[in-house]
Amino acid sequence: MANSDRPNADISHVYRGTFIHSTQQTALQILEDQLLGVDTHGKIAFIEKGAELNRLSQSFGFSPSAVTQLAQHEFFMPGLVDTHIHAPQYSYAGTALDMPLLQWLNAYTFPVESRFKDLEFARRVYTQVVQRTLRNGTTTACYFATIHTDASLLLGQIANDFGQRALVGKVCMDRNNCVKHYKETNQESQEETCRFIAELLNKKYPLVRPVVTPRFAPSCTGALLGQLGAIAKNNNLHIQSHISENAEEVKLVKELFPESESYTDVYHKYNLLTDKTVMAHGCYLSDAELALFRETGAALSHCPNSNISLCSGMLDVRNVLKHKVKLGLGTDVAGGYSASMLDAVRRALDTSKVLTIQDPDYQTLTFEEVFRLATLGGSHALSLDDQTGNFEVGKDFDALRVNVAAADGPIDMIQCEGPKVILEKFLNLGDDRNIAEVFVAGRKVVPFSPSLNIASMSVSGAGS
Ligand SMILES: O=c1[nH]c(=O)c2nc[nH]c2[nH]1
Ligand SMILES: [Zn+2]
Repeated sequence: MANSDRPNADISHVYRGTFIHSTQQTALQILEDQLLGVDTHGKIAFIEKGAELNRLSQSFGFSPSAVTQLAQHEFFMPGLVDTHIHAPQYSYAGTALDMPLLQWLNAYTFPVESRFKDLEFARRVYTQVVQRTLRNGTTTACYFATIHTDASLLLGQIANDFGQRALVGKVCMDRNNCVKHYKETNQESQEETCRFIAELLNKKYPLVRPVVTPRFAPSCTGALLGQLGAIAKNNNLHIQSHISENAEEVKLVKELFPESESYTDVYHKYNLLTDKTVMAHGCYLSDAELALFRETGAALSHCPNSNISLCSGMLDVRNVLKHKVKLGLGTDVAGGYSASMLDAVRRALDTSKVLTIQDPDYQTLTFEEVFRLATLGGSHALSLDDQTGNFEVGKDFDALRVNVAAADGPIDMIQCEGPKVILEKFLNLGDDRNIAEVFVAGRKVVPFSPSLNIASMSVSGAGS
């Protein structure tokens, strides 16, 4: 190796076995008998054929005997990226799925979210949601919190403590006619957003960032949307919100913002569509609106469990991809009842099949395409694809060590299968019992470190 190719960091771990990931060119790349080295900064230093062991060990200075060999039914895949999840709503996940969106928000969501003023309640729920999502392989999560700044900061702290990569948003809403005590004044929303951003950035958590979070157009005045657009721009921050989820909501936005050409135009007008924006849902976007997403670089988060559970609609993913709009998957807990991204993968495939039932010419998504949406697609949608999403040299090692044949797991391996079949079985049948280890930026975050003192964190709120 030439001097200029020499690594500039020491190797901390080397793994040998099957690696499965996506690239821009191919939805599924299966790399068998590979060596992947992780440096002391948690970055991928090399990924090369196993036959190169001697050369790699010499040039990177590690001992071949220190290589961790995966077992026959094991493989590594990139960590799952949840591009849209409401952390406080985890407290009622799996219930309250009997109403459409606007009624559901008033009956269940706003009353529950208003309880997050209570920091002990927030600590309990936020610890549980971070633990649950990590165990299910979510290495990156884009979270909505609530309007409460201190509880939102606590969510950032808990994600950092457990080692999850996270975008965290303090929710902004200065309009709420139904649950009157769950809203802010315009001034509070602006000031508290600025405090949230400043305090979270000041913590210097390596993997946790603030995201500007207008709840959705019906919860915000035009004045607030404009102020949030300016705050995001001045601080070069991510933005998240909801768009075109349900027909009644789209109609309401037309009434509230009569001067705008479309729902997308409302956000565009207030500078909320940027290449660091992710909008959940988009079931009813027109082609012209998708073109505006493409032009601005804004992304969509497809949340199929939520779309079905709240009877909202079905996203035509094929059309979104045709418009070259960045797209990831989201659980949208608790409109979506499952916090697992494996469920999001299955529901995305189901939804695509329903569209094919309705129109046999519709080109159903393949499991390979949905695998890409759940990993590289999500990282791209969150503009984090320079850091995570696949196993490219220089990216952080965010990975799941999957064992399809885990003892007492949900999958019976009847015969010896190749890696593509093993991946398909895991995506369709697997759960957290198959996820032996989870890594974020090279750090093993599952199983949880005993130093996290988890029992006391979730019961009485220790572990500041
Ligand atoms: O699925 C959703 N969950 C929410 O909490 C929400 N708020 C506005 N729009 C929303 N959609
Ligand atoms: Zn949502």
